[in-house]
Amino acid sequence: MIIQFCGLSGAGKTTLATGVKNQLSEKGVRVEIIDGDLYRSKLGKDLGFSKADRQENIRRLGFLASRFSAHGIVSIMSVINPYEEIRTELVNSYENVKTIYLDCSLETLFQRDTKGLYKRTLLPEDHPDKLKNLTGVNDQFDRPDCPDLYINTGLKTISECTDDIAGFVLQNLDSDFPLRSETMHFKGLSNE
Ligand SMILES: Nc1ncnc2c1ncn2[C@@H]1O[C@H](COP(=O)(O)OS(=O)(=O)O)[C@@H](OP(=O)(O)O)[C@H]1O
Ligand SMILES: Nc1ncnc2c1ncn2[C@@H]1O[C@H](COP(=O)(O)OP(=O)(O)O)[C@@H](O)[C@H]1O
Repeated sequence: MIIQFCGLSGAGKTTLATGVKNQLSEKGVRVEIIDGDLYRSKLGKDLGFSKADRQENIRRLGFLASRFSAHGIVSIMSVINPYEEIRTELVNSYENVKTIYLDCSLETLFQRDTKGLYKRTLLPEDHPDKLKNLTGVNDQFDRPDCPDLYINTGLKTISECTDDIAGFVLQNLDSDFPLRSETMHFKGLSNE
């Protein structure tokens, strides 16, 4: 299974991907988090934040996710993933791709601003640190029309969001999904 997150910077992608991975690992489900920040620094050093580069980034990470997924590893793409067109392309290219939209109001994101990116959009046009293409503020973000799961991280706690996503993954795993212990099978969890 491939979980493609989409959501603005600070919406909670890294936090929730990590929580979900921990929760699912306890149930024997193997998870790989394909985090935009990390994988860009390893596999996407040539890519910036133009539309073409963001599209290429998601295509590369989608392919990688499909390889993990083919080997029984739930791949969580923890990326902004701003374009409906590319999200749909992934859904049509690979098996069992689910889109999870992590929504959060800009007001809350400006308050969180853990990386200081949002305040840089408020600088004067000619300031050297001015950020002119932050997704959702002054760069394109297509809100998904009908995601498989919608979560508003400004209205729910981290724990509630983590439970919702982990529950969604478990519900959507194939009944013969391979668990880490060779003797365990997903069907075996159904009597919980
Ligand atoms: N202009 C601009 N817009 C958005 N994000 C920016 C930008 N510049 C740098 N960053 C940092 O890059 C991280 C997002 O990378 P992604 O690979 O997820 O982006 S994308 O899906 O290709 O659009 C993003 O990480 P998160 O904050 O975890 O979302 C930012 O730290
Ligand atoms: N419901 C929530 N879900 C996820 N993160 C939350 C939530 N509420 C508050 N936060 C906080 O918001 C921030 C999200 O940061 P991060 O996970 O790095 O986002 P992203 O990876 O989308 O940039 C963290 O400081 C986290 O503690």
